[in-house]
Amino acid sequence: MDAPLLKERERATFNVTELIHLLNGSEEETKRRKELESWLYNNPVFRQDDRYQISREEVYERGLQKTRELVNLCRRKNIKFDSLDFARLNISTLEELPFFLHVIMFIPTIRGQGTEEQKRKWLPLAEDLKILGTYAQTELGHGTFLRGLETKATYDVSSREFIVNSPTITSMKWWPGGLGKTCNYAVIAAQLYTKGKCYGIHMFIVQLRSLEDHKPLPGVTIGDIGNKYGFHTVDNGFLRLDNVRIPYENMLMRYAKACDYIPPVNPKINYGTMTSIRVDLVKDASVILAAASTIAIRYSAVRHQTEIRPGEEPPVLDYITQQFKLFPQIATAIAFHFAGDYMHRIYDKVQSEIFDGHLSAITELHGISAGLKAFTTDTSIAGVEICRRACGGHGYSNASGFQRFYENWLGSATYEGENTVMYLQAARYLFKCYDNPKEAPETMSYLRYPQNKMEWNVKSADDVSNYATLITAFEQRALSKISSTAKKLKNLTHYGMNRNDAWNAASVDILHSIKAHCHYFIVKNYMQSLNHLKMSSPLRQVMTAVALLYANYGIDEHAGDFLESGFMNGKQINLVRAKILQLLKEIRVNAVAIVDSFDFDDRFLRSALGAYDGNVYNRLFKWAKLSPLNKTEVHSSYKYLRRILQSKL
Ligand SMILES: CCCCCCCCCC/C=C\CCCC(=O)SCCNC(=O)CCNC(=O)[C@H](O)C(C)(C)COP(=O)(O)OP(=O)(O)OC[C@H]1O[C@@H](n2cnc3c(N)ncnc32)[C@H](O)[C@@H]1OP(=O)(O)O
Ligand SMILES: Cc1cc2nc3c(=O)[nH]c(=O)nc-3n(C[C@H](O)[C@H](O)[C@H](O)COP(=O)(O)OP(=O)(O)OC[C@H]3O[C@@H](n4cnc5c(N)ncnc54)[C@H](O)[C@@H]3O)c2cc1C
Repeated sequence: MDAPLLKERERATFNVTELIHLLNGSEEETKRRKELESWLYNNPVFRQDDRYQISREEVYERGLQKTRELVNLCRRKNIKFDSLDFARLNISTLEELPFFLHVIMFIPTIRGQGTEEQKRKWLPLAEDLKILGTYAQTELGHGTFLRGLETKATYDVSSREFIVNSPTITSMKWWPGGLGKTCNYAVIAAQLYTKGKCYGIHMFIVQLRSLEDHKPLPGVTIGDIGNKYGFHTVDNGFLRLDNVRIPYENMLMRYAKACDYIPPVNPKINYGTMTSIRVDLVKDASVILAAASTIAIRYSAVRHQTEIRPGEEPPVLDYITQQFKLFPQIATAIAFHFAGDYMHRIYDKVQSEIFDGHLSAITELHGISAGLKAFTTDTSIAGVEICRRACGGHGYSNASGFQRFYENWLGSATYEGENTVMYLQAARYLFKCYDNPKEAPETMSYLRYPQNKMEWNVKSADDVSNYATLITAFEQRALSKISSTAKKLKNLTHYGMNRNDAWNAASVDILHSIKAHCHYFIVKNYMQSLNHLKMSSPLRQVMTAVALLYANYGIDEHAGDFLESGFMNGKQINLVRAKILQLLKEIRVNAVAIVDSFDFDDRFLRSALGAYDGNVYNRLFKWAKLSPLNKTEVHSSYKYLRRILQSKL
């Protein structure tokens, strides 16, 4: 164990194990998670040490080998794909396996939108992996605008079949995970046509490849879309269908019927699978940022560089600027952990209502999940990059561990709903509630009360240590944004602009409003969650400091908003900044212990900089020696180098 990390751990003022159990939910949950991880990490198939020295094809092949291992493990241990245990195993692999979409979207779509008869037929095949499916919705020409999708499913009454067709090149399905080479089925989003009329997007089960030899079926043109930023293990694919016929029974009809068309009670119920992933992404954002913070904090405690006082080369974690970069990332990771818990609670509640036939809450769930998905993924993507940059040159090496998970996570600003579009969807719901405050859900209850101008009664740095005053600050900031934007929308329509054009004209203000609302929700949920949790006073002291840092840092980061709202003045902003410096100092002694409480196994982080023992330099050198270029002392390409050296300029 590197001496600096040992010393850091000895200085901690709280019990790390207590925080590990609190973040896991309980001691039993911690034990279960570690047991599941051990099953994976002790299996050499899940190795990653040569991850950046193999080709895309080898990466994909490894992905299938891991999938086989994971499936065999689940079968041996009787772990179901829709279980929390599987979700934990999946996160522990920390890379999307080729059959990933089968589990997170193909099966859930059938489960959520199939009739009882369709579920009886398809779910056993899918859960036993007799078929492997993906969720094929996005097309070359459309990903966001679902009503603009061009794939057609035309009902042929005479044969009781649907003819599924890609009429144009832009209608080709493009991006679905596992579509290129892995899956032999897909749930296809297509415009339903029956008796010459279009009834909008519905979901259809289509077989793509033979179950005998995996060759594409007649009318199916299919393949991999090529290399991308990340998701290298996943064969995101393209698919063109040339009048492929499928049985009538292959349209998922829990909520709509094709023959003598019966529409769903709420057409957006077809969008339900996407909502479930957006909910998961809020917690994923916490995990990713916690992992990045762990690497950066441990490295910063070991890395000694330059001098504060002559002759003393301190750990870079002693630099206030380094603390100002990294401690807010720890705080954000914990804030998003509690936001993820909230999202899952709300999702489970709405799902049970939907299964009882009450669909009214799906609009609220969409409004909340779309906003938090966008806010937490945007923030965590930026936070990972802050952590990487805080590690200097070695942060730029693949040995740092950052790239492996960052390259997948970058996509979260786009997949499952492009973030700007998601913000605007959430804002649509927010402004509806602003106009009808009595219909506002608990998360927007502050819209119910008359907007009275408030002054922030803050006179000293201690006043910015109060959860209630901080929550009020974020509430007033959001209200100020929302009410001024609502006024702008009203003026635009008052002077003759139609609602849609007015919405577009005000969309930058709308974006600021929904972001301020999301930020308020995260702060409030974070502090209320801590208030409800039982913990020892030493731990509460640490968790309070971290939560106060999250809120005060948020005010400093958006000081203009708080000043513009009239709720705060310049002097109070300076009190907030003084509070931040005081909190950085308070958190410094526990920084390493707090990231230890995220409890990442070294084999999850796979980082020479963030390993638990802090033995950075030996790990970096060992990793460098793995480079293929070092297989020989003189590389085989020397012949070209020699000509360069001998050539005359
Ligand atoms: C450590 C862990 C690391 C793990 C990291 C990796 C994790 C990886 C996970 C996933 C990875 C890859 C998988 C990616 C899969 C995909 O990307 S699948 C495709 C995703 N595509 C989208 O999200 C499309 C986005 N577009 C839309 O959803 C719709 O087009 C949009 C909502 C934007 C508009 O739909 P319209 O039909 O045009 O609706 P509008 O006219 O705008 O009206 C909106 C009304 O509809 C209600 N609505 C919309 N969506 C929903 C919904 N999902 N549920 C309920 N209600 C919805 C909305 O509230 C409006 O209602 P109102 O009219 O106001 O009452
Ligand atoms: C790694 C990865 C995996 C994926 N996996 C799948 C999958 O398994 N299945 C699947 O079906 N799809 C998948 N997708 C596709 C993904 O869902 C879409 O790319 C995503 O929904 C965004 O749609 P788009 O590409 O059409 O972006 P666009 O909507 O074309 O975005 C382009 C720009 O237009 C802006 N814009 C668009 N509409 C509006 C609006 N109304 N108002 C303001 N601005 C707007 C956006 O903000 C953005 O800046 C995946 C994508 C990635 C990157």
